[in-house]
Amino acid sequence: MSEPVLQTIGLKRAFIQGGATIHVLRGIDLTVAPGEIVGLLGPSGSGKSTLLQAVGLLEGGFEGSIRIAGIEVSKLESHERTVTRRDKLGFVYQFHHLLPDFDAIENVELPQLIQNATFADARARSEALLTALGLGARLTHRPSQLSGGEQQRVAVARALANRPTLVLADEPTGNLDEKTADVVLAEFLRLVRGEGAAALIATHNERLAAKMDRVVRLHEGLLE
Ligand SMILES: Nc1ncnc2c1ncn2[C@@H]1O[C@H](COP(=O)(O)OP(=O)(O)OP(=O)(O)O)[C@@H](O)[C@H]1O
Repeated sequence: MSEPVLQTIGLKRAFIQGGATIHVLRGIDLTVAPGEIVGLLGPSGSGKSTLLQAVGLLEGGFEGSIRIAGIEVSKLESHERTVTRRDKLGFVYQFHHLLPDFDAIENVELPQLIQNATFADARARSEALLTALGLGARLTHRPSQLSGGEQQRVAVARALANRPTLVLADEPTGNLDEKTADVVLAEFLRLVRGEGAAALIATHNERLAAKMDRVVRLHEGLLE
């Protein structure tokens, strides 16, 4: 069997608030296989974002083991953690977080240029990704000149720009109306599958989760 792209063992995270300790993650064992798309379901406040932040190497303070593409993350120095995040992971959030002064294609090029791609390669890949998402005629639009659905498509293209092994998405269509959410999610999943990436996608929407390969549910700090 090929190595999982993500494996957590006994992952725990607690927050201290007002003198009380809130145990948000109480021992998460989660494995995602290469190319697998996993829906992370759970009601508001169940810890979906907390789990994605830990796995995305964005937050410390957790206990337990996280392996990304076989690399034990807790043993990494801060710089190696940054490199792992940059090379292996892609992120999509509920709000697009695109750079407002850059147009669509530049927003997708930037992570590639940071990773030392040539300008020509970054441009070609960005154009291909945006075109695959139906934005071939929107390449030089700035985020403010795009609809909400188009902005999220650019964010999806940016997340895939550096060919991540694993895409982490936190309510990626949570800010869109139902119809647009369905279309953007379908395109997102098609692109992730086409690229052969795996994905862990948090949502509280059962209907959207049903489109994924597998669903795991967060309940009282554990996966059901
Ligand atoms: N930095 C923090 N300090 C204290 N408590 C926190 C912190 N971050 C998260 N929490 C608490 O952890 C719990 C889980 O939050 P989290 O944002 O992970 O849930 P979620 O499932 O993603 O919710 P939503 O669907 O509403 O985004 C909540 O009770 C929240 O108040």
